Amino acid sequence: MERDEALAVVKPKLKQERYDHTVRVMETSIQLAQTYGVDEKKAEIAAIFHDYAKYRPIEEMRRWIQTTYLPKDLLHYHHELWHGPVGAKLVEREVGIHDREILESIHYHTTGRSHMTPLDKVIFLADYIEPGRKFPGLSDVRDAAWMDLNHGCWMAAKNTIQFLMSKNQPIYPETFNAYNALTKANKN
Ligand SMILES: Nc1ncnc2c1ncn2[C@@H]1O[C@H](COP(=O)(O)OP(=O)(O)O)[C@@H](O)[C@H]1O
Repeated sequence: MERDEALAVVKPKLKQERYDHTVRVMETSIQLAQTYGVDEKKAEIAAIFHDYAKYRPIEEMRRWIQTTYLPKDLLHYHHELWHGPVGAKLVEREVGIHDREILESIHYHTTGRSHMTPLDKVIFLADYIEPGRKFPGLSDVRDAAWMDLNHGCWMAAKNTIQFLMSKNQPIYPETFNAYNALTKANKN
């Protein structure tokens, strides 16, 4: 699917600010893909569709999780975490994208997972560092992102865990799995 066609599919599904974020994630993903030898076209498409389900009604997302093979443990965590997995399902069914690598990177873009693929890492990190983001500690993650893909993802996972813990929030375990796997991959 061409970029303009993909953006035209996604645009009516998102609010303007979320669409603008999507375009920035796309640009950042392509740059990361170029830097680390990841398929640029897959990065472009995955980034364009990563927030496809962001504005689906909560009850609809709950039904998709209940009635398909999506992980049921998601239901015990905040519904903010549902749009990735549900988005992967909907992008397959409604848009007709069947590439497993693209769908998995959409699925795991918020939480990460153990054994992330290079494409997973590009989308996860681009979503975290795109130029419109403002998180504590972000400038260090941005610096790392362009030096070492694993280290950048490790810092993003670590920051997310620390942020959620500082707010006494529950943490979906895939982010710990990502953190642990990336710790082993860290050369430092
Ligand atoms: N493992 C996790 N457990 C619980 N919440 C998480 C986890 N990972 C990320 N989050 C939170 O989920 C929310 C949604 O993240 P994200 O998809 O990046 O949304 P947005 O693009 O709106 O920031 C964020 O508030 C983030 O802190």
